[in-house]
Amino acid sequence: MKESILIVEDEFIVANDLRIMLEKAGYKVCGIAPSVAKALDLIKAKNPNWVLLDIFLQGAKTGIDLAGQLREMNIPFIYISANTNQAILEAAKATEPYGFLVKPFREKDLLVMLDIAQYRHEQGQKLVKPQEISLADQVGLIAQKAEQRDEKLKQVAQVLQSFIPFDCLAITRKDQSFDSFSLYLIKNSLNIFKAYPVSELLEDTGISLRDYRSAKNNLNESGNHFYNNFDFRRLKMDSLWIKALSDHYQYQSTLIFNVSASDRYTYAFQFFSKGADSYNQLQIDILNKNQQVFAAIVDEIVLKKDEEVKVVKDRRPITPLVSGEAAVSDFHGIVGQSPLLKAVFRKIEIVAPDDTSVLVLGESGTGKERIAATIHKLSPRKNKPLVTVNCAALPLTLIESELFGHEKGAFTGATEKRVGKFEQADGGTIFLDEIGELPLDSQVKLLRVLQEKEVEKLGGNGVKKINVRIIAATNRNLEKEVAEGRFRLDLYYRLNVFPIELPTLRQRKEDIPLLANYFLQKLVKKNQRPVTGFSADALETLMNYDWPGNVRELEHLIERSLLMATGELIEQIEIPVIRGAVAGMEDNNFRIKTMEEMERDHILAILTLCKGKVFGPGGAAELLNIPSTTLNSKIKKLGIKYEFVK
Ligand SMILES: Nc1ncnc2c1ncn2[C@@H]1O[C@H](COP(=O)(O)OP(=O)(O)OP(=O)(O)O)[C@@H](O)[C@H]1O
Repeated sequence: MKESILIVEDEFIVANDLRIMLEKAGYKVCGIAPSVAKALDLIKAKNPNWVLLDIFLQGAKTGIDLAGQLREMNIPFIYISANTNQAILEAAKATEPYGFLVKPFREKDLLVMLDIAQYRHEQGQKLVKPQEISLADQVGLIAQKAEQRDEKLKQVAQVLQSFIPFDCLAITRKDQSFDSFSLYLIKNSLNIFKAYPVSELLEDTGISLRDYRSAKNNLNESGNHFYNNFDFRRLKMDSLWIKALSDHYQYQSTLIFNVSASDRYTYAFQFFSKGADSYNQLQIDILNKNQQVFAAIVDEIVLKKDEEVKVVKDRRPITPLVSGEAAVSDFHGIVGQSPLLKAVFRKIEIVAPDDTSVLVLGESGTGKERIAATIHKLSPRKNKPLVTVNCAALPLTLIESELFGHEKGAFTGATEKRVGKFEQADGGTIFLDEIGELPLDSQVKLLRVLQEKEVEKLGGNGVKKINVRIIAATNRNLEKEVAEGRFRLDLYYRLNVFPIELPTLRQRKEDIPLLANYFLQKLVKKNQRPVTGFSADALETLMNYDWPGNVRELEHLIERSLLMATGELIEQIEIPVIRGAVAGMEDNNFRIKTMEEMERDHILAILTLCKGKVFGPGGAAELLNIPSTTLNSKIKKLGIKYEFVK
């Protein structure tokens, strides 16, 4: 007999179908509860091994409320819900479920999801949970940094993004005077937040001070509220300011959350999103549970004046290199000492010795491939191959033959037998880079390989057992991909057993001097150049830049700066400015473009700038900070032809 399962579901027909499917597969269903209260009674009486949990139930409490209690009782659970709205997914994800099944589902989906959940649960029991850096810790670390207030608030916005979706965050002190604090953190097309005082936005949107003040009175309503769809459109009719701002930046929903600070004022945190339906009551509940973190943002960052921030300006050049000096210290090839990166090192140490699947998440150029290599190096599989597959660069028609291999004559053009990547990696590790780019059809096949641990060659008759550890990486928001139907939820849960989230370089600017020196040492050795370090001005330039391309961009910039250096120190850093090419949020002739159009236009602009050069120094791939193979596949996918590049 398999384990016992409690079904928490208020629709009787769905619950009954579930019961039949589970019992047929050998599970014991120990009860059906339509509400949280009834579920708690049944848990006490029957002590289930698993709970299948719907989100919206009878009564005021939701499945997400019950999830918190299940975690405390250490009972694993899987959501079953009709909703894959991203906001709900994010609220549900915060409760760390073992899976998420979307209604309507097939019997097979349910059983696969239960298998995946069991695998995740077993792996989770084996691994000591790494100490996550909590939201409160992250805010605390940012508050302590010797940086300007606006810079810290930009970093706070970055951190809050994994907590609640938004494209703009306004922090406003609720009083009547215009001089009170109000700052807008607006995300641009490169996913980087910029801080704007209201005065600047008034100019951009053509709104008068008077209209802005009257709109602020709207904000003065008490309580926390969210406005989606029609409610948001009505809010816009009531407030010229909200209308002007939202029309300018295409915001379509908002959530207002109030916090009392130590100066006795209330501060409104107003989130805006380009999605029409981004906010819900669950998020307000979660925000309420984190009142103290938001109060700390105000007390420890907003209310600290910049004069109080001690910025030590040392005019001497930094750590000049002495020939033969030991290399910058690192963690198995990963350079950096910021608390956020140290948390990543801890996770690597925990997971490397095991066979657990790892999902490395982070923007392009943050070092995901390097992390994968380090995990392999520290694992018992280190003497076996590490095979890297860039899923974005695989030609659509050849994906399966590349991954699983083919027999001679399996299809037209298959003149030789091919050993697939999985077979090549047998005994070792396979690194599936840019997994978010894998087409849905191939996702199904990949899931089967992960479940069955065997591959079937195209044109072959028979399967081969394989023993491969999976590390996958993506710079996409996979939950969003799932919510929008581009990524399979079951595969997401199978891969997301042990996620490692890499911080962006702008979140850990304290690592910039170390990294800059590390790259300089490497290049000086290679090129035999007599350059010994950076001038203080050059270092300041590096520290003040936002690094949309992260560590890869820094590496390339140091390489270019070294080429241009004439003396002993790198005195000048030329930060790239691509005029007109960065998808024009500031552009007055702004029109709504799809993401694909934006991507196409941006790539075209860069290709034009590089005179059509894709590979190598000064090529488009370098400027865009993505591997040239990825750029090439995007060029093909977006139908960019050479003639378009003028
Ligand atoms: N912490 C680090 N220490 C030293 N080098 C690093 C570090 N992080 C990244 N790098 C270097 O920066 C470059 C980009 O890193 P990597 O290719 O691992 O990024 P990525 O996140 O996989 O990028 P993409 O998503 O575009 O594939 C590489 O040359 C890598 O060696």
